[in-house]
Amino acid sequence: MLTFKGMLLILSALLTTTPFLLLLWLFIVYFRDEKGFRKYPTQNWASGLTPLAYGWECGRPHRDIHSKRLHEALQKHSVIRIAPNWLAFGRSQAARDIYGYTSKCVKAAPYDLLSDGGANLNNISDKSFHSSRRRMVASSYAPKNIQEWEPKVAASVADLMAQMDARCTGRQGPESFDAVHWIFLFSVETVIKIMLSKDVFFLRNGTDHVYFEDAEGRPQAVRTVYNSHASQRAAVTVIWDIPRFALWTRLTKLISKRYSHNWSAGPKFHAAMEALTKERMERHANGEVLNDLFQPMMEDKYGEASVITFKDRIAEVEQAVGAGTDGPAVSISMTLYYLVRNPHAFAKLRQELDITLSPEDHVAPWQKVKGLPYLRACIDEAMRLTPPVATELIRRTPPGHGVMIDGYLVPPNTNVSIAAYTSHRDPQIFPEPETYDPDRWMAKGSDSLRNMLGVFIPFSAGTRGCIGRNVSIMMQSVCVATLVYHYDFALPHKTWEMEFEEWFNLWPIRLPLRVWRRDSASFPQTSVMRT
Ligand code: HEM
Repeated sequence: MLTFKGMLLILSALLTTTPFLLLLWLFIVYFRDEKGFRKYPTQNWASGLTPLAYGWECGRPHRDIHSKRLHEALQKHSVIRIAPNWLAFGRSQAARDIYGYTSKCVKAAPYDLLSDGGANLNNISDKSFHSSRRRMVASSYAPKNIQEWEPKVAASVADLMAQMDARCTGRQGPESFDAVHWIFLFSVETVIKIMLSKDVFFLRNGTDHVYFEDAEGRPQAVRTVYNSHASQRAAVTVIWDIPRFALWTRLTKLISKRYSHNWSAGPKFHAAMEALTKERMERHANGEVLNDLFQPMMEDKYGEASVITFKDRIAEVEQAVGAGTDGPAVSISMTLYYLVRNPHAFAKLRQELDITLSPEDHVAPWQKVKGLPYLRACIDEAMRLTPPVATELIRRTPPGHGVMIDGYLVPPNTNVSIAAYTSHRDPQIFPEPETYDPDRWMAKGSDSLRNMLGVFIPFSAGTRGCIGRNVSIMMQSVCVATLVYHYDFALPHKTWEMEFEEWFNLWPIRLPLRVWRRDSASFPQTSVMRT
């Protein structure tokens, strides 16, 4: 019969030997080196032992974002092992090989973990399931539909302008307009309108609260962007260690108040998205015919009910309102930032807009601005330098045979990636890569432009490229054109630098600006005469 003392002895022996045995096991795997990866330099001393080494790099406090740090390391080595079974590439050719249409690579296991809460376009890794879901919704994202969403975008741009007008201080006043805060509200409110035909009035209220009743009928107020971001902060450090993800979640919740707070944000965001999804479905059931991105998830164009679960519908809404909001918000904020820092580019864009718009265009019409080359160049150049999804998007080589990536034969079932941050800084393709130079995009039809487009991956690429790209370009173009046409801006001081936070996505922290309405005498004479 085992005594209490005996049990304590066994327990303490287990507690002391388990970490040792685990470490021993990791070292055995490391030295057995089945795939021959020990020849590659590692990101840090633990990268060859555990995928948590990459999570650590994503989560540890540092003056520079993790994509920049890895990019700098990749200047010295063209491949770096960032986890036991994960190679990060440093030359832009890898972008075509990993993400291009002909690539055999598929989304890797962390996506499957995410799909546990509901399968959406982004987290489905199975090819045929993904194709059928993409077919279900593709038509609503198609370029021909973009015009349909314009009034929703224009209404939000007008509300953004109202908030800017209320904060106009002139050249000498204080920086009273935090563009990051307001542009995030613009982006999330617009995406919710386009996705669900619902106006959440974030811009008018000045906050990202969604109000709804929970299952017990209690009123709830949940912050959308805040909770979506907090849940990213928790997950990105531990999601890479798939078999022990649940264990790390529990442990981090237990030992850290910050983690515990961030883990609780995911369910809050989910509850808000569930409430919005339910409300949208009820409106459909009550016979309202709504034109939005959600409609194909209710019925197809022949009126046949769509085959998709409630859980998956919520997951699709979460993808659009979470990640789909960050992209346009970051891109618009960064375009504005680079333009204000580069008066020459600002003036050149203003000139292009002056030829196209007139002062009575309170909000720039999409029809007028969609073909403007310099506007698009300014936006693309901002996404090149600061891609909203800057990081390593993890893919897996197929089972059975290896794949050539940038001249390296990579064994089957290996995780591979190249960050947009790195691909967009290849000096062979983008001379002076750290310079904001929209003109580099203006050489239409040239080989250099073709080469740039081949490795320009802010929206990823191939069959898993962003489906919201067209919607987003419209939001970005209309918003940037309107702001640059009607307002002038100044940074706190000439050398003011943007600071960032990066987890899965990359977010500028704040952009405090002085804002004032453009002097009416500065509008071109012909436009003024038209008013
Ligand atoms: C500047 C704006 C945007 C950027 C930079 C961006 C970026 C991306 C990237 C990099 C991916 C691939 C993610 C991965 O492989 O893990 C992606 C996928 C996706 N994005 Fe976007 N996105 C933007 C706007 C939007 C918007 C506005 C929506 C929806 C309203 C959206 C919906 C989606 C969806 C559903 C996917 C998954 C596509 C698939 O796998 O079939 N995105 N996006």
